[in-house]
Amino acid sequence: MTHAKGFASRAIHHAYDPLDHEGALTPPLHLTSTFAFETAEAGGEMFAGERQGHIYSRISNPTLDLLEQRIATLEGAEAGLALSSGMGAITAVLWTLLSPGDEVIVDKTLYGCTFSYMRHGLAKWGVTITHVDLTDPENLKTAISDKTRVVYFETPANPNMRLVDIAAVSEIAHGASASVVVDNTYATPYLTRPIEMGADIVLHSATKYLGGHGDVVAGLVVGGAEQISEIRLYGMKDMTGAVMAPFNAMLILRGLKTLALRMDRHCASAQVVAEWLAAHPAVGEVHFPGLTSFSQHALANQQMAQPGAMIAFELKGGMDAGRAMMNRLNMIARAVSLGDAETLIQHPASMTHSTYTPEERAEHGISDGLVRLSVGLEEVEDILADLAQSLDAPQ
Ligand SMILES: C/C=C(/N=C/c1c(COP(=O)(O)O)cnc(C)c1O)C(=O)O
Repeated sequence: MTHAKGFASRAIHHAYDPLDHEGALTPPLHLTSTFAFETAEAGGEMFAGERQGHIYSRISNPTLDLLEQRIATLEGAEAGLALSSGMGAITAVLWTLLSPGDEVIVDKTLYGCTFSYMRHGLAKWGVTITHVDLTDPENLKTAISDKTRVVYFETPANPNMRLVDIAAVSEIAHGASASVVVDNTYATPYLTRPIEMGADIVLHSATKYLGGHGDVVAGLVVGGAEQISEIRLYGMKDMTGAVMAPFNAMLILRGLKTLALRMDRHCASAQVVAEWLAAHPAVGEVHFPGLTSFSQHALANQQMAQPGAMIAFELKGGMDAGRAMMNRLNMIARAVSLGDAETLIQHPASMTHSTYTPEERAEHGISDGLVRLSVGLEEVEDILADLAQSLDAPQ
């Protein structure tokens, strides 16, 4: 549909014409695990890669195919791949790109299970994990070597909101023939498109904003067509088996239709909440890209269309005060994950980032008192009212 040019229009229409499917406006759900071959020879040609077509749903599926084309266009990439979870996406990519003896340079601060996979998974198989503070690209210049195959980071990073200059890091990485892999879960392609800034591979926990309704665990990868095919046939099909179910693809396709609408609402509310928290006497530092007090505010303005809807903050009373505040909330849910319609709050040190030792958390800028807030789609007045009563209650 050539008229679908804008981000929201492509999220709704790209790569699907109802008239090709008996007028069905909503794309069909292909709940099939396997596909019949016209002839035995045709089946053999498909296995040999000499003929296009679906063989088995652990390799490809028409419902997933549409989702992969949609996320690729939204990220400005050639191709996409749907997987069963964000960790499925991360592991399929890195098992494909890395071999024993290689080095991956990762930023300081990664989602807890990503950190654990790197340090206790890949490292066991002879890959060197080198943490570098990528907030200063000069550090990468010093650290990168001819053994560096991949430079990996999240921007903003979960949970402390660190940003990485995608263009600057990509230029340095490519100068050393390393690939740049960006986890774009926090920003989404609506706010940041890392491929357009030089990254090679972008991946998502689609569980979060892309699904947007807290009802599916899923992962997505985008990049060059050849590289995505290799990740599909090696990293996903064989090394992980981390396949997305067609029903989940349908849920993510539905989520994408309102991604633009939801991110506008999430971001508008988060700006109000962040400014409110920053002005509250019980609250210490607030980490939010949209605050002028945020150390990387200039980079946020340069790299993000809007500041996103994740906020990390400290209470002046430390972890105990943070836990007490969380326990007094009524509407805001004490729950991990993020990007849902519901506002969610959690304590990284004891929850999503408990995979780090206390020393590792200190080294990676995850304080014991840090609280993470995913600002949802409720009226912002209700979000503020819940926070106010939890913070203003007698300590
Ligand atoms: C409970 C899960 C949380 N996060 C997950 C996550 C994943 C992994 O994504 P799956 O959970 O495997 O879809 C990958 N990349 C990022 C930046 C993430 O935040 C959480 O933080 O609350």
